[in-house]
Amino acid sequence: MPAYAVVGATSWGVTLAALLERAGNDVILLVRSELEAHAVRAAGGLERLGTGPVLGPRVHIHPMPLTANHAAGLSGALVAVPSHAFRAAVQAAGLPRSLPVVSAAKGLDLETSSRMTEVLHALGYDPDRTGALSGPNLAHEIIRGLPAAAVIATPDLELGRAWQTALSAGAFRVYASTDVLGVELAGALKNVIAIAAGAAWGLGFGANAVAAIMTRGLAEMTRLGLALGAEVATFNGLAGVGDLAATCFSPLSRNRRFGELLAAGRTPADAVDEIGETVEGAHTAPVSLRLAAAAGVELPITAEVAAVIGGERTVPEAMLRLLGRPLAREELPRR
Ligand SMILES: NC(=O)C1=CN([C@@H]2O[C@H](COP(=O)(O)OP(=O)(O)OC[C@H]3O[C@@H](n4cnc5c(N)ncnc54)[C@H](OP(=O)(O)O)[C@@H]3O)[C@@H](O)[C@H]2O)C=CC1
Ligand SMILES: O=C(CO)COP(=O)(O)O
Repeated sequence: MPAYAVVGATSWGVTLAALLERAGNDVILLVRSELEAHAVRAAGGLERLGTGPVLGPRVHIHPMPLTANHAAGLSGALVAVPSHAFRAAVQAAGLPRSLPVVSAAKGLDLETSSRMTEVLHALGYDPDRTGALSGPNLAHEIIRGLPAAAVIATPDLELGRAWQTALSAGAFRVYASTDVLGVELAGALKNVIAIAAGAAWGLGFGANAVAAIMTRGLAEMTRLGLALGAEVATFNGLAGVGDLAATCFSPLSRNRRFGELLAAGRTPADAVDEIGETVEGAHTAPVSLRLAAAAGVELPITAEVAAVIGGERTVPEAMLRLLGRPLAREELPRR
């Protein structure tokens, strides 16, 4: 039987471990401590997912690092911790450098502006064997068996096909791509646009306003992606428009909720505390602005989200600035 490792007993990590098991694999779920291992074993998953036990007997829960014994039989590993904890988690996990490793995180490194696969490369993992998983994938829906599709990007399509088989089970359907940069970037950038959409919902705006933010948000995500070498098709796919739609419309999205709380007048710190889980877009907004400045690309919505998070203006002020921008021709990036 194939065996895979999952790094991180997060909502997404536990969900991915359950999917791998449902698809017929053995799984090693690597957690931070013996205490955490005990809690995840006792709950059969995570209590905050609210499902009851979801992990079966083929998911083996162990504290990091991976033992040589376990490492020997692995076909690959998925890393499912938030981007701010990604580097430390990979270092602690002790995954063999030759192992195919896929990032399931949707964020950028705050210090270096790197994508998570670039963090993996910097840690010595083989660029030909690293990849990214993304798409409209709210863990709370997937863990309940609701249908969903994802995209896994690897430089080598053969490797991508192996990952597709490993993860696709029941109502979870995985597509393959070779645009690692685009899939990763789209997954990170859409969180910032979802914060803006949440702010619009929070101000009592309607679906028209949210659809406008999504469409212009997709245009700026694509503009940056193309400037950095991504493929336009990726932004029209599951990792782009697909995930943008799920995140901007679903009340389950933490990024959307963060935007709603900002619109209600909470400080960013209070909003994160109230949500109590990962809000990747709050870190990604300033990092994507840095990437955009270096690439000579304008990101008006992202800039306003970053300004609100930075305490430079309120949500209503930011919305007024967006509405007051010079009238322009509708430019949709293509190449
Ligand atoms: N949840 C979802 O629906 C989906 C999430 N993702 C992505 O997956 C990544 C993880 O998100 P998600 O699963 O929601 O995370 P959770 O919100 O479930 O977990 C976040 C918590 O993980 C903690 N953490 C840090 N390092 C580790 C670690 N090594 N193991 C376990 N927990 C750790 C952090 O705690 P501390 O305060 O200690 O740092 C943080 O509070 C993010 O990049 C997210 O964008 C992708 C698709 C779907
Ligand atoms: O990435 C996600 C859905 O695809 C999860 O979104 P949130 O992090 O906003 O909850």
